Amino acid sequence: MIPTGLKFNFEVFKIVDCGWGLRSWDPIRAGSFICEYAGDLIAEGEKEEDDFLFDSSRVFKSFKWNYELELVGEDASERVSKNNLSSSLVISAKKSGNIAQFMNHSCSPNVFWQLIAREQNGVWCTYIGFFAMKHIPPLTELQYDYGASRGGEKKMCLCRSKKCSGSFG
Ligand SMILES: C[S@@+](CC[C@H](N)C(=O)[O-])C[C@H]1O[C@@H](n2cnc3c(N)ncnc32)[C@H](O)[C@@H]1O
Repeated sequence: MIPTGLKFNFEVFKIVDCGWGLRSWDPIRAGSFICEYAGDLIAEGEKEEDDFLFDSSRVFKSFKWNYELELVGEDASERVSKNNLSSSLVISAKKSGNIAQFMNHSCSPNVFWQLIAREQNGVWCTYIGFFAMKHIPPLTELQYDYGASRGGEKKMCLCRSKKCSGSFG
């Protein structure tokens, strides 16, 4: 069961060259649920690039936990297919979002996302949930990999990671 309320004291803070970013005043243990990506669900074919678009069909670099999570989440994926739930989501936080919209991209992320399925009043829906990839000390910026769009425009990356590829999107 994934808790949905916010469990940490978050802070939106200003970052040189990157606008706003998100961090927590509390430590976050590896694997902890951080928050969901809130916004408007965008139908296939109505996708327009904006700064606050989350698109699960982008290409994401795999990491150690992908494989482990697939095993742990077998039941969940079965439920997703049995209930005809979408296994791909496009969400825009441009008009209505939550703190997740302030999470910046990093080429060495400390946060990963997973599709989560949840039942509410007998109806199963899918959401995007963010989780800590490792132990995150207080006041560390929370960042995930935005992934690569197929053929979309790239932006210069200012994540300052040693492994920075120079661009994202
Ligand atoms: C979802 S918003 C993140 C919050 C944003 N920084 C703000 O001030 O509202 C995504 C936008 O933030 C900026 N951004 C995020 N990660 C970045 C990075 N690693 N390098 C440069 N700009 C970044 C880009 O303008 C991107 O389109």
